[in-house]
Amino acid sequence: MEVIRSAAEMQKKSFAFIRESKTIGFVPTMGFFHEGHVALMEQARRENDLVITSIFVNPLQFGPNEDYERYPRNEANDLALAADAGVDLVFIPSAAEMYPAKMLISLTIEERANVLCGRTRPGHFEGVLTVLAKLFHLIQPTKAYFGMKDAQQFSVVSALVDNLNFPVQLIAVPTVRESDGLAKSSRNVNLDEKERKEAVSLYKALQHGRQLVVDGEKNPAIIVKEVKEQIASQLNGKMDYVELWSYPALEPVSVIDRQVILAIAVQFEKARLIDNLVFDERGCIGSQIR
Ligand SMILES: Nc1ncnc2c1ncn2[C@@H]1O[C@H](COP(=O)(O)OP(=O)(O)OP(=O)(O)O)[C@@H](O)[C@H]1O
Ligand SMILES: CC(C)(CO)[C@@H](O)C(=O)[O-]
Ligand code: BAL
Repeated sequence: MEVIRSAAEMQKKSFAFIRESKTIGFVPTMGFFHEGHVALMEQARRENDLVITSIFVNPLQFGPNEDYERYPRNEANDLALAADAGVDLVFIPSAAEMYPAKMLISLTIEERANVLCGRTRPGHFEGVLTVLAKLFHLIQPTKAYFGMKDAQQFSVVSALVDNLNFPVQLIAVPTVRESDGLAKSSRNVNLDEKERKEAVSLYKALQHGRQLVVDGEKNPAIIVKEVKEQIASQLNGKMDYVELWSYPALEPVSVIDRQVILAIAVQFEKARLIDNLVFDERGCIGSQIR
């Protein structure tokens, strides 16, 4: 497995792969790998000639009071896990390599980023879009793999690819969970023992919300209220949001008559966790993501 740290070298390599008619599966990440990342890499391995993953904790997508400095990092372990998953090349640029001293260009998005994490993390999705536009240019992927744990990110990146005609196919991979249901996340290491026990209530509350729909409830306000009550009764972490929107457009719904996302964010002492379920008007888990 090769490691490249220079952007120019990465792009040269990608163009060489394209000239050889190789298909490239790309898994963009911020590192500190767990089974969620590995699931993306393994799917990319099955579906492409070459698999490239990037490790880059992108400063542009962190707000001034967020956890950029505290974000967990472990390059040696990441390289071992990537090699095991069959990755061919890992791109690990520095911030200086990715961004010139003065960035004159950035990307913005009108809709889809004004709700959920976009509302509580102003500038976050602009940072995600800008770094992905750069990474797509450097890596020239045939397919790019994203986890549904970050479902809003998938919706926003879909708009990027559609609106700006990036020649890449986006693949959504289901959320990988711990045995008790907690979504795997690099930030889980920043939970203390008590918080880790409480954190399972995010998924339990989402399941409760979905069950209400299965049982015939179609009023989003009632579902959100019940989910909020369940979360409040089970954890001390600060509830950031519980919201329900259409998916993938992320528009308001007055009655659940189409595919929706029920999503939760909770701020613990040192970690902000998110989770979601995407399901249709009968409560069936989403299969048609784009
Ligand atoms: N549990 C998971 N199941 C499937 N995909 C996941 C999971 N966790 C992360 N991913 C995906 O892996 C890719 C890289 O994510 P990232 O490196 O930010 O990891 P992360 O665990 O989401 O970290 P954090 O939530 O702490 O920011 C993203 O597409 C993300 O959606
Ligand atoms: C897609 C991404 C690698 C962009 O920095 C990041 O937002 C992530 O890890 O989900
Ligand atoms: N996977 C989400 C990236 C972030 O929280 O910045």
